[in-house]
Amino acid sequence: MKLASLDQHRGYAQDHYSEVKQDHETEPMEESEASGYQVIREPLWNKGLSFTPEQRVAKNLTGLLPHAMESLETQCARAMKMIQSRQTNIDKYLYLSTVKGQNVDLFYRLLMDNIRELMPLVYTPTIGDVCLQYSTLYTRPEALYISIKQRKSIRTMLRNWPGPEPEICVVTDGSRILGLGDLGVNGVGISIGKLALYTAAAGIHPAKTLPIVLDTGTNNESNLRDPFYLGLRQKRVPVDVQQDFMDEFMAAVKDVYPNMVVQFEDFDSEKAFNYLDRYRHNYRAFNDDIQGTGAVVLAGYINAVNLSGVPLAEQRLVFMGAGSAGVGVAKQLVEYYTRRGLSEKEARDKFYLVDTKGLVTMDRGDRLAEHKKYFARTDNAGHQFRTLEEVIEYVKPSALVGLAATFGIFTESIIRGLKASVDAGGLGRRPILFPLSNPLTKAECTFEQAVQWTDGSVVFASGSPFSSFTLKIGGEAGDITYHPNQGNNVYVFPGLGLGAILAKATRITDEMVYTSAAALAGSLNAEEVHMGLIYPKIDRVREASITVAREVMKAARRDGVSELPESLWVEWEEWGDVALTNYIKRRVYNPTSFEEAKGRL
Ligand SMILES: NC(=O)C1=CN([C@@H]2O[C@H](COP(=O)(O)OP(=O)(O)OC[C@H]3O[C@@H](n4cnc5c(N)ncnc54)[C@H](O)[C@@H]3O)[C@@H](O)[C@H]2O)C=CC1
Ligand SMILES: CC(=O)C(=O)O
Ligand SMILES: [Mg+2]
Repeated sequence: MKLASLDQHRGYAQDHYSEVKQDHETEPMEESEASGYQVIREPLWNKGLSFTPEQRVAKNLTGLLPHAMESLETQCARAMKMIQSRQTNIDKYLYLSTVKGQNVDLFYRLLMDNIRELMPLVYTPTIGDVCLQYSTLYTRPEALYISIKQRKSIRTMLRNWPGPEPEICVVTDGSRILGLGDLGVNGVGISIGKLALYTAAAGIHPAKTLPIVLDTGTNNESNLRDPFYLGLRQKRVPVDVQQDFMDEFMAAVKDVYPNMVVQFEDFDSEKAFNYLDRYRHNYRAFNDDIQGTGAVVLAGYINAVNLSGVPLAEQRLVFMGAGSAGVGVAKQLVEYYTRRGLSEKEARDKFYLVDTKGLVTMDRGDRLAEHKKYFARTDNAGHQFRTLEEVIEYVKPSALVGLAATFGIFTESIIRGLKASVDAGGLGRRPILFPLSNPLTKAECTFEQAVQWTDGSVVFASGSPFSSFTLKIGGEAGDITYHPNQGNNVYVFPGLGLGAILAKATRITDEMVYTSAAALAGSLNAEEVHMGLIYPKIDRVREASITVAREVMKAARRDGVSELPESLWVEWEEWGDVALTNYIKRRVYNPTSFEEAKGRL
């Protein structure tokens, strides 16, 4: 088909969406009724080569599968071999996506058992490349795609989602995907990736997760020119129009899936703050970039301060980037300081936020976005600090946080300036350096640079994963290997969501978010402490998520938003954390083939 006619065809499809009404009287088929290829072709039912001989007979699968019966472990080993044979990360992603589309248990066993190697494929950094090319890579739908042209049919579309009632959705409008800007409907990859981690890192059942993209157009010219672009081919609608659409969407969610937790993801900063304020009091909703990131960075900061040798009271923090993540993180840290006895003003004064125009001050002369005003400095005596170098020189910070989505912005002179200001405070002090922007192409500096330019003294966390770095010293001193941390909200949102779901929380309160940070900070094991880490190793993310979920549940109870029966809380208060942890563990998804569970394979 020529591209022009392909375009015409697209337009035709879009215009026929308005006011679609469908009836949902036909019940979907139950797994127990399915037979033959129906079973194999449904990824949630397919057990691949793990079907036992008895199951193969009972489900009319004989002859439809090779003779071999294999454990999930063997099937994972085969899949890993295939992944490792692929040359590019996108190809590896596509292979994994095929596995997910055929055998959900296999996909999640694979991801859970190889999280260090595979998380960077289903999540940042590779998911960034996938989103950039989503419309070209597209082979099958994996989400709900709700365009503003379909606003009258939102309830119908939500009901069209197959399977049981979802417990959690991740919704984006694609307007700020990672640090890659407005990707329009292509940003759906981030909703899909985050939900894969809800399952792998917290055990929420994959059938109960719902990725959503709200398509309100895009201002990304290359998307609009791309003949394969899958979204609405129009500029983004004005903010007030999207606001109405969002109100309709949230109301529809409440009608159709009243118990579902809603995670707002990667909305541009103005919408991110607005929607959080607007919906958090009446919906089970939170914003991952503001609150999830706030909590994860607070957790890392608590542990980093201990390693840094600079007392909490003496810390001064410079943030490069004053968007949803920068302001969200700074506010979470302010809460930490106030809980530690500082007044709100004393706490706020520790933070210096920098954006494209320099240090954010009240008298800078530009119209400050609403979310920046809280941190706008007034102590600059009329002087404006336009560059990060000037700010470092002025503030002499102990910590530098990057949430500016700009690669390499932490230059050698910036990092050496940070180190010098920390060194001036006394021997053995260590600078805290968090280049948190995603994906790797947006990281403010690399781990190797951070180590080299601080002579190894840095306490480091980055948004996307870096490898360990070995400094070749030679001679008797030997080589030194440094281990980075990944400061990514993946350590928080799965446990926060799981805790909210299991507590049946009617809202996600500040106390629940704060508690998730405290729980994560306290979840390091002895080996991680010994290695000087500030987050658990990524291989232990699921264990950490269970701890976070447990503490979030308790926080929901403290705040009076848990709808769980009182008798359960009484029982847990009597039996303690072990009983609550066991309750959580019994409820999480953990794919094992039937025969493995029975110990026959
Ligand atoms: N590690 C993690 O878990 C998370 C990382 N992020 C990352 O943080 C970054 C920012 O996200 P948001 O705050 O939501 O974006 P945003 O677009 O709301 O904010 C970006 C901020 O950076 C500033 N900025 C941009 N270029 C700059 C430059 N050259 N110099 C100084 N300031 C500059 C902008 O003025 C703005 O204040 C993204 O790369 C995102 O991937 C976001 C959430 C979680
Ligand atoms: C990790 C994440 O949420 C972001 O980069 O936007
Ligand atoms: Mg995000």
